[in-house]
Formats: sequence, C-alpha cells, structure tokens
Amino acid sequence: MASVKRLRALLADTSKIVVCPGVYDGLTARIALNAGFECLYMTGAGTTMSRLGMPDLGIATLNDMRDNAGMIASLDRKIPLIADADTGYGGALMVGRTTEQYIQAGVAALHLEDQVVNKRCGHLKNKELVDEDVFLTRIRAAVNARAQAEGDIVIIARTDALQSLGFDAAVSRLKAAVAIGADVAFLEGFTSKEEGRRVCQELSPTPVLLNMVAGGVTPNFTVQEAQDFGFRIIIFPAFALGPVYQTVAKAAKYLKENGDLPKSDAESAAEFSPKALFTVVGLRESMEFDVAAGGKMYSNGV
Ligand SMILES: C[C@](O)(C(=O)O)[C@H](CC(=O)O)C(=O)O
Repeated sequence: MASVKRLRALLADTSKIVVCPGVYDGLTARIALNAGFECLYMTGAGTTMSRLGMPDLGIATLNDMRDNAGMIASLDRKIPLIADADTGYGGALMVGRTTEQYIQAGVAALHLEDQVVNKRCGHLKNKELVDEDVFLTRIRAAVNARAQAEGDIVIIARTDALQSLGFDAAVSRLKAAVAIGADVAFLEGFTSKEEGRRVCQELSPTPVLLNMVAGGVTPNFTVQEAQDFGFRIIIFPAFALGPVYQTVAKAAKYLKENGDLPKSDAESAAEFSPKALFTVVGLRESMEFDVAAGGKMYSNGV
C-alpha cells in the first residue's frame, strides 16, 4: 500500500520528524491535507466527540473508528493516516480483526494501548491498566494479523502505565512490545522534558511518538523541541477540536443573542459561500473527474 510505504520511508529518514495534525471528519481532514501535511492522525477522542457526541471513555466501537478512518484515508491515498485503535476493542481475536480491518480501510499505522477496554483519554486521572501479558497479547495479535493479511501496517505500541506504575515499568512495557514486533513506541502522558528525552534514548533506535495534547499532562513542546528530544512522530490530537469548539461556540452564542451571524462571519460570507466551502472538499477535482469520464453535468460550471 502506497501510504504505508510512504510512512515507512518517512520513519527511515532519521533526519525527519513526522508531524500529524489530529483530524476527525472529512472537513478537518481536507483542511489539513490542503495545508500540505505529509501525514494525518485520526484522533479517537475527536471521532467519539464528532460521530457520537460523547466523551473519550471507551464508547466508540471498532465500526465507528474503522468507518471514520477508512473515509479519511480515502481522501488522499498518498498521504499516510495514523489512526487510534484504542485497546483493539476486545481480546486477541478482536485485536486481530481490528488490525485486519484497519489494513483493509487503507490505514497506514494504528496504535494499541494497555488500558482496560473501558478506557479513558490518556490525559484523565485514574486510568486502569491490563497486565503486561494482556498488553503483549494485543500487540502479538496485531503483528500476527498483519502477517496473515500480508500487510505492512505500522504498529504503534502505546502504554498508559506511567501514571500508575512509573517510568521504568512503562518503558519496560514498550521495550517488550517492540521485541515482539511493534514498530513505534508511544509513552502516553509523560510530564517533563527529561522523561521525553529519556524515553527516546531508552527505545533507540525504535521511533518514538509524542502525543501533544493542548491542556493535557504533557507540557507544550514545539515540533522542533520534540525533534531535538529524539521523537520521530508528533501528533496534535486537538489541533482542530479546540479551534472548532471555540469558533462554533462563539457563533452559537452570537446567533442566539443577536439573531444574526457574528459580524466578521457575515463580512466574510463570500469566503463561506457554498461553492467556496465545497472547493475545500474537492469540488474542482470532482467536476474534473466527471468531465474526464465524459459526463456533461458540470461542463457549464456549478
Ligand atoms: C491521542 C488520543 O488517544 C486521541 O484520541 O486522540 C487522546 C487525546 C485526547 O484525548 O485529547 C489521548 O488519550 O491522549
């Protein structure tokens, strides 16, 4: 699959850090693609919030996540999509099924974690873990399912163990996951620069992912800082969620109170015209496709 090859090539180039904005629907994915990012991240929190209107508490199922990931991955097959797969949604059989279905959906990488199936966002308190052997069974199931499907999907092992078991135990879980076939390590919720540097050193040469959640437990680091610490992938899960919430909440309040759109929105109405917005999500390319096939629907424009 072209996008997996592309992601593996990006990871093989040790001078690079792969920067992934977090997207959760077609519009946010298109906006990030149009901005020229080389890779996207599908956030499970964002998927749960946008598709289900619910918090990130282990409510989204394999079907919710796979459907969303498949749609996002299909928008540009050249651009790799790293997708959250939470706990894998069950025992070894389910983790295998999740991996196989993510491969079929065109996902380039997935991450699997060691929280209990009733998981929560990694930046909340009182997370519960499964034992290390259960975590490793999940990783092994993903590795075996990948081999069975003759796929090459990148498997990212995430541990949430830092909060309750401490740094050494968390790193040891990641090392064990890498030893059985995980390609990338992800230490969730570390809380200092030193931990960031150390996890990269300890796991080297395995690429390590940094999860940059604004307002979460990890201090804010720039892409450059993350690269200097030794991280090879950085995801920004709330890259779109925060701005969307802020802007739409403001517009909702204004409309409720004034019976009109906020002035700046009304002024930039041309920018928000249906045609302008459809252009963001591929209007021109869709029309060109129709014309190339001999269709006459759009020859006079829209
Ligand atoms: C990375 C993450 O799994 C996600 O769903 O995007 C979340 C991020 C979040 O809740 O903001 C996480 O558990 O860190």
